[in-house]
Amino acid sequence: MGLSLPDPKGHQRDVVFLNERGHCVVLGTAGSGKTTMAVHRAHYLATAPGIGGRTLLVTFNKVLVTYLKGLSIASPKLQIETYHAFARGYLRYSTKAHVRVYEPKKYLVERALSEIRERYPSRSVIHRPLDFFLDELHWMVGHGVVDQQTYVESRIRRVGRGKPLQQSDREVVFEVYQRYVQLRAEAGYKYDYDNMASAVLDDLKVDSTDRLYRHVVVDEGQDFTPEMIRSLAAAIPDDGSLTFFGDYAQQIYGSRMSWRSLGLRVSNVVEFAHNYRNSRQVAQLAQAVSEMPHFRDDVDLVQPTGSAADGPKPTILETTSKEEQLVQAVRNALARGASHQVAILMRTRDHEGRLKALLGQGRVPIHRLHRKLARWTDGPGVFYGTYSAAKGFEFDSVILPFCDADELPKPSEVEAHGLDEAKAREARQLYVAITRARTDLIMLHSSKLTDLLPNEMSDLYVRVRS
Ligand SMILES: Nc1ncnc2c1ncn2[C@@H]1O[C@H](COP(=O)(O)OP(=O)(O)OP(=O)(O)O)[C@@H](O)[C@H]1O
Repeated sequence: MGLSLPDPKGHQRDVVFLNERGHCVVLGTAGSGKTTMAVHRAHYLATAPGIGGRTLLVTFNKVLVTYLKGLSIASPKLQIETYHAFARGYLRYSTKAHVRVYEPKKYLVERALSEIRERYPSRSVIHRPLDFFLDELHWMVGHGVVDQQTYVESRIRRVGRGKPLQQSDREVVFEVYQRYVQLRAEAGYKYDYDNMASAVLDDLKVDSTDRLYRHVVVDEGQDFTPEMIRSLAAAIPDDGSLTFFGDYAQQIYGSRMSWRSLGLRVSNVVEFAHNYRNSRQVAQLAQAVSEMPHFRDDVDLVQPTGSAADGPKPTILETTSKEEQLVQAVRNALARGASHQVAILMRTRDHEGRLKALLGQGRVPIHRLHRKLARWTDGPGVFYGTYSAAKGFEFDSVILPFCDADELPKPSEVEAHGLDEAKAREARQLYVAITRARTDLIMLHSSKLTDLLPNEMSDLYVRVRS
């Protein structure tokens, strides 16, 4: 095919050269080649004689777009972009107007919340943290559930979140939503990043002009809301195709959902079960993390069947303080970074500044993983950033500081969603981080180890003290 990527094998071939019409869902475990095959598939759909048509390869992660654009897959018929770039572009076309997106949503939700709090000071739900409301609004809008009756009567089932919200609580949440929408309109904005998808969908439903794309390929599909996928499905003509690649074990944005709620007309679901990336030891630890009781729910997880070659067991390194964790992480990273790709990944951005200072300006190339990264490099070096910024990537070595119980699950998630739900969400974050490692994985802590990792008796890692 002429792409500098591994050739498809087994089920991968079925997907890449699959029917060029209709909807297809591909679920794959971490490292099973979803991104690689998404690229192959998009390239095939854009260039194959007879069926080739304009194709959109869309993903959630901006850094991943930078990486994909750096692959030698250029074709005039292939467009690679984030969902929001697509949505903005389409809305500009459909409304013939400049599209302004309201970014600091949380400030207006906070304002709406404080006003509604004054109205219902005795209702306990209104005193839940801002993150809870942001998440609830993201779910509502992302599912297209924005009419009061459907939301309040809870007509759409929600995955996760142990105990459902009571109807009377939903009424209050809905008022916060309504007030937020009002405040946003008063500020002069029609869109935020959550409601753009529904706006695209609404416009496409009445748009009888020729579709720009004939084929859409979605990578990291588990992070797209149902409304985003529905709008992409509406963006292709009847004889076009939509191919969805996802892994629900890696769903890290917002609450969990299943591809079944996406409204696709899917005749076959393909599963990729072979892990081509992680060593057997890394894959075994990731698998154990995904089998812990808090991880389980009823979204579709693919059981991995095999993994890459053997490697060392993951290491858990205990240090004397959090500061020392960073020092050790940097020391290990710099030692390997001259000849390998090493990533230091953290749950939050809080420590990035400190890490940068410690990494210094030596001979080892240092790259911060973030949405404005201009160019992807395949060379050795140290990469650092959040778990979510590293989504879709892989490194020879991965170092995870702050695997302490008071850092993971993130305390603000526990406050917003309760311990059980926070553990379910945060375990997915950790799963993503662990599965970025090809062979070496070091996790650090200086107080009690996080409960999101299997206990010591599991024999899945070695413990070292500094
Ligand atoms: N058929 C194949 N033969 C050899 N290597 C492969 C094959 N398919 C994928 N790989 C390799 O496996 C690794 C993981 O692939 P890729 O990143 O596409 O997986 P993924 O399913 O998108 O992973 P994740 O969801 O964890 O980000 C890459 O190094 C890729 O080159």
